[in-house]
Amino acid sequence: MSAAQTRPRTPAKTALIGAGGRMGAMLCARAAAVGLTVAGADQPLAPETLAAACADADLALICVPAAVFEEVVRLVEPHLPPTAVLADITSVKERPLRQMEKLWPGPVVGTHPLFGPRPDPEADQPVAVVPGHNATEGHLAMAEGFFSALGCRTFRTTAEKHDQAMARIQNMNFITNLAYFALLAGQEDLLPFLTPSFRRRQNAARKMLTEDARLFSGLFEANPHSHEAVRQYRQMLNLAAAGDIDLLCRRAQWWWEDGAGGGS
Ligand SMILES: O=C(O)C(=O)C[C@]1(C(=O)O)C=C[C@@H](O)C=C1
Repeated sequence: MSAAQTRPRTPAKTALIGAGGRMGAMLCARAAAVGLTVAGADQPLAPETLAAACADADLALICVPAAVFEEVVRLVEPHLPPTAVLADITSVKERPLRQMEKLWPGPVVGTHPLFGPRPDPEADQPVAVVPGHNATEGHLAMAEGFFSALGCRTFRTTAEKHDQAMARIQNMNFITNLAYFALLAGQEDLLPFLTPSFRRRQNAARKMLTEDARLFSGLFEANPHSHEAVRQYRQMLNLAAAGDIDLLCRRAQWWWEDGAGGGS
């Protein structure tokens, strides 16, 4: 936390929309477990349901997929008290922030918990926090307070920096696995040759390319920086094709140097 940042402030009441979804249910349960007042709402988002959830809320957290995000904000917004902070947890930040700012004249804050619905309770649980329009220090501190109360670590960034980072961390992680396993798919002649290191990579990629493939494809499409990240990766492949493997190895070592990439 920088000197200019206010201490996290716990919201008096949080309306959590999408409480039946995997992330929404996890956040609701954890918030209730630490004594926060949370009113969850899920489909069908009838006016009465939303009115009850949003009454007196000082924070509304939208936890719904990007595909229905704008439609849900339209339904929620008329029920919010005028001073409520409207926030989201979407894995991209530029587009949802624009959508919230278009529909809600009050304070807007974007967040992205950088973990899934079943995080290791012992692990660091970082949450990116992005100031949107009309968000004062106090409003940001409230969104941060929600996540701090759950034991998460918050840090601030901008929507553009966030999406540029996620294009490389999340989307390229997916795309490089996808391209590699798509390339080798159906080549039965390879099966007798599989090695332990190949199997380690195959195991590491399994969840991402099977049960989570639609999630990651959606994140790739929703991020305006995905294609640029693919072009940068292609430059690395060009170096490999030209035989500059030592150069690539030296660069890659950064991740395992002391005090650098934080890898183990
Ligand atoms: O927990 C998982 O398995 C996840 O895939 C979570 C994961 C990721 O690791 O990329 C996926 C989407 C969210 O934006 C944040 C984290």
